[in-house]
Amino acid sequence: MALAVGMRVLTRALLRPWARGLRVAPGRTGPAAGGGDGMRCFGSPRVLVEPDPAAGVAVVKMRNPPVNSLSLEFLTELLISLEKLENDKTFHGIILTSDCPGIFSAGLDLTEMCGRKPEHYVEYWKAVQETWLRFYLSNLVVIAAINGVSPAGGCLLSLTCDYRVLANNPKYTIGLNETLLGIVAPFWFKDTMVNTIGHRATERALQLGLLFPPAEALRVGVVDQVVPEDQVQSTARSVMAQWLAIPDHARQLTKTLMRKPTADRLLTERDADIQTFVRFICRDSVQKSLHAYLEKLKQKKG
Ligand SMILES: CC/C=C\C/C=C\CCC/C=C/CC(=O)SCCNC(=O)CCNC(=O)[C@H](O)C(C)(C)COP(=O)(O)OP(=O)(O)OC[C@H]1O[C@@H](n2cnc3c(N)ncnc32)[C@H](O)[C@@H]1OP(=O)(O)O
Repeated sequence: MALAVGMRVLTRALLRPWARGLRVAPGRTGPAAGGGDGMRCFGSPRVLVEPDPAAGVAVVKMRNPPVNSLSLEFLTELLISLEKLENDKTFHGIILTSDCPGIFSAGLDLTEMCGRKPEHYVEYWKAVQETWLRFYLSNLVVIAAINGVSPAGGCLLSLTCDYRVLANNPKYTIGLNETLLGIVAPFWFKDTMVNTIGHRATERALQLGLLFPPAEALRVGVVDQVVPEDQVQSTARSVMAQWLAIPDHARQLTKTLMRKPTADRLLTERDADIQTFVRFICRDSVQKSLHAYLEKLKQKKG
């Protein structure tokens, strides 16, 4: 039932004008294309997929410049790429990384949550929920190669992965900083963080909107490994090999066992969660905070 709802959201998204023609955008043969067996890079305008069929792995590169903000279009393209890889028996694992220098993802796209109509907020929030559910419950091994800053929704996306490797650069902070924007991380953001670093550490991190630099992120457990910047991709590959050495069915069932109760909570409260989001985001005070935050970002330059 829940899956059917998810499929409807995805199908509706695919029917949108901007989503047409996204299914395959054939490109150059990937550098990681498994010894020239002819499998090409594919993807969409904002998501580049570099397949390595010999290894059973695809590198999914987010490229929604300037900051990989998670807009509706971008989320839809990510979902399409994920679905395509999941439906292709060649692939057992994905490395999720960024093609935007210094930025993994700036999180949810603030312009999707500012000055829009309630119907838009409904559509956007459904896509955010769907992305979280799909990545969190993916049967594939998903490893985040975090090569840039990763606030809020960017951090959440990495928390859906099975393992996080972060580049050791003090600028590459990671965390759920929603309170700094005057907004609140929904319960499933919070649950995902609690499952990763525990209740007390989450309570502190979320209330204070902490963005952890690499050493702190490792200490608290937001990431699993911190490595020199030029070793992020190779480390993600070695870790992937380790995870893929485990019998797939046993690993997948264990993942489901661990994650299903958290996902079920959102699945059973999905509509209520949308209503909560829309009510919250439509408040004058919240809109003012978001506008002010966006303005601050823009003024930073000038
Ligand atoms: C009871 C309540 C229950 C429920 C509540 C329900 C829901 C509410 C919760 C919703 C959850 C939200 C989670 C989020 O993800 S919110 C987004 C949080 N993101 C951030 O705080 C990051 C903001 N960005 C930055 O800090 C910097 O941009 C960054 C460090 C990423 C990069 O810095 P850099 O100097 O390289 O670039 P900038 O010049 O700052 O930015 C370039 C342009 O990009 C625009 N920008 C940046 N971030 C975003 C974004 N998240 N969305 C949209 N646009 C973004 C920025 O404004 C610049 O634009 P221009 O000036 O070039 O037009």
